[in-house]
Amino acid sequence: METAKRWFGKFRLKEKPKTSSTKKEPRPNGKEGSKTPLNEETPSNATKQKVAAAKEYIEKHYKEQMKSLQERRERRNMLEKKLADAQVSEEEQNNLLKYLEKKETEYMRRQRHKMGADDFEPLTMIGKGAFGEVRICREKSTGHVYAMKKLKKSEMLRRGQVEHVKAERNLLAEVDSNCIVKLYCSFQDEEYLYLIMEYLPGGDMMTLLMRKDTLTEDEARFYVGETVLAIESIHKHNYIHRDIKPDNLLLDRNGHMKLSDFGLCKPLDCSNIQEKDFSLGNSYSGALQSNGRPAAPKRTQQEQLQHWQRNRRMLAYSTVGTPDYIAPEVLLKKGYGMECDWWSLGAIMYEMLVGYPPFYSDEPMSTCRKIVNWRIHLKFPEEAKLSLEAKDLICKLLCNVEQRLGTRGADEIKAHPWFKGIEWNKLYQMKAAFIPEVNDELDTQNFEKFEETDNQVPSSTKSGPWRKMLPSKDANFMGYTYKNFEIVNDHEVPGIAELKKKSNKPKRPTVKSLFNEESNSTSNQQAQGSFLHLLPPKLDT
Ligand SMILES: Nc1ncnc2c1ncn2[C@@H]1O[C@H](COP(=O)(O)OP(=O)(O)OP(=O)(O)O)[C@@H](O)[C@H]1O
Repeated sequence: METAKRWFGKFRLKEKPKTSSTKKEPRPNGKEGSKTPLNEETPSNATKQKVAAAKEYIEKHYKEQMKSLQERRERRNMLEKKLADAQVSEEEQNNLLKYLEKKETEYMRRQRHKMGADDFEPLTMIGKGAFGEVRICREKSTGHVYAMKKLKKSEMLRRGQVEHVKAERNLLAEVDSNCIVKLYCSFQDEEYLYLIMEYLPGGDMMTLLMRKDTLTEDEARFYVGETVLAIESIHKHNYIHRDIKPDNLLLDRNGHMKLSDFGLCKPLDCSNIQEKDFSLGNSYSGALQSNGRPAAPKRTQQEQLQHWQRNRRMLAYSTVGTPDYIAPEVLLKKGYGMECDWWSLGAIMYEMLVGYPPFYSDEPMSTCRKIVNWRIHLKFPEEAKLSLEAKDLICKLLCNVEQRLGTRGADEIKAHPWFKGIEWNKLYQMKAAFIPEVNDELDTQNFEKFEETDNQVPSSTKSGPWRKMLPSKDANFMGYTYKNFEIVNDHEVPGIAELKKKSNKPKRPTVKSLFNEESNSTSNQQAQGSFLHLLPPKLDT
C-alpha cells in the first residue's frame, strides 16, 4: 500500500484552492443547490489523462509483479522436474536449487537497480536507423558486451511511432525464441529509449547479400527456412512484423539467423495514390510512367543488380526506408494480417536467388506502384536460373492474400516441395550456410563502418548518480523498463564458484539427454562438464 501511495504521488492531481465559489450556496428560491456548475465538478482533460496514466502504471506494475512471481515459480518447478528425471544425487540437487535461489536473489537485486546509459560504455557504432543508432557496448559492472539500440523519444513522438516502439519492447520481452534477438533490458532517460540486446556479430543479411550477389538454392533454403521459423514464432504470439527485410535478419557468431527490429516499420505513405494509379503502365519496360517521366531503360540482370547495390545502403538509411519487401495490402492501407510477413519472405527469397528484389525501381514510389501492380511486374530475368520449385514458391508467396501460402499457417510453407528433405526441428543445430569470421567479442568486421560525429557520442551530462533524480519517464513511454533473468551471469552470483566446483563432477550419460533441446551448440558447450546446464535457460514466458 505504501508503494501504491508513492506511485499515486507521481501522478498527484493538483488540488484546487478552496474558494467561496466552490461552496454550495443557497439557491435564490431558497432550496440548497444540489448541483454545482459543470466546470467545477468535471475534471479537466489533463487531470483525466494523468489519472488514466496512473491507472495504467499501477495496473501494469502489479501485473508485472505477478508475472515475475509466476516466472520464479516456473523456474523452480522446471528445475525440480529436470532434477527428478535426471537421477542426480541429493547433494547435487541441493546445490543446484541453492544456485537457482542465489541467482534469483541477484536478479531481484538487479531489478531494484535503476539502469541507465551510464551503466554501459558505448563502443563501435554498428547500425543507424531513422530513429537512432545501434552500437556495441560493455556493461561496466560485469564487462559483458551487448548491442545497445538508442531511440530518440522526440523523433518517435513526431512520427507517431510510440505504439510501435512499445510493441517492439513488448515482443522482445515476451517472445523467447532462438530465432528472435534476445532482449536483456530496456530503460529510458529524458531524451532516449534504450534496448540492451544480445550482440549478433555475424552482421545482417543485407550486408551478406551485398557481398555475395546471389546465393545458391541450398544456401538460400537455409536462410529462408530459418526466416520461416522466426516469422512463425512471432505469429504464434500474435505479432505481425510488417517490415521484414534483409537488414532486420541478423546473424549470430555461428551464422544462424535471428529476426530483429520489431515495430519500427516505416511504410511509405501511399495513401495519396489511388489504386487506379497503380494500374497505369509505369514499368521500366513500359513507355511512360504515370507521372509523365520517361520510364527507366530495361536493364540486364547484371545491370539491375549493380544499380540495386549502388542504391541499397542509401535506401536503408533513408528516413523512409526501402519499400521493396512490403506487402501490397500494407502499402494500400487496406487492412492486413499476418500474411503480409509471408509476402516479405517471398521478396527476400527472390532477392537471394536473383540478386535484387522483385519490384526494385530507381524511385521508391515507383517500387510501390509495382508492388501493388505485382501481377504484371513479377518477372524472373532469363539469366537467373531458378528451379521450378523455387519459382513456384516465390509465386505462391508474392500473390493475393487469399491465395498466399502461409495464410493458413507456416506449415503450408514448410510443406512446399522446395523445402523437401529439410529437418525443421534441427535447422538451428545445423552448420550454417556461411560461418562469419569473428575474431573476438568486440569484432565488428561484419558491419559497415559508421563515421562518428560529436553529437553521436552519448553525452555524459545526463550520467552520474544525479540521473536518478531526472524526470526520465513520461506518460508516453510508461512501462518501457524491463529486465531479463538472463542478464544475471554466473560469476555475479555470490558463492557460485563454490557451488560450481561441487557440481563440476563428470557428466553422467543420463544427464546428456537433459540439455535444453532448443539451446544452440555454444550454450551446450558452456554447460559441458557440470550439472549447471540443468538450470532453466530462459527467464520469461
Ligand atoms: N542485436 C544486434 N546485434 C548486432 N547488430 C545489430 C543488432 N541490432 C541491430 N543491429 C544492426 O543495426 C542495424 C539497425 O538496427 P535496427 O534495424 O534494429 O535499427 P532501426 O533504427 O530500427 O533501423 P530501421 O531504420 O531499419 O528501422 C541492423 O541492420 C544491424 O546491422
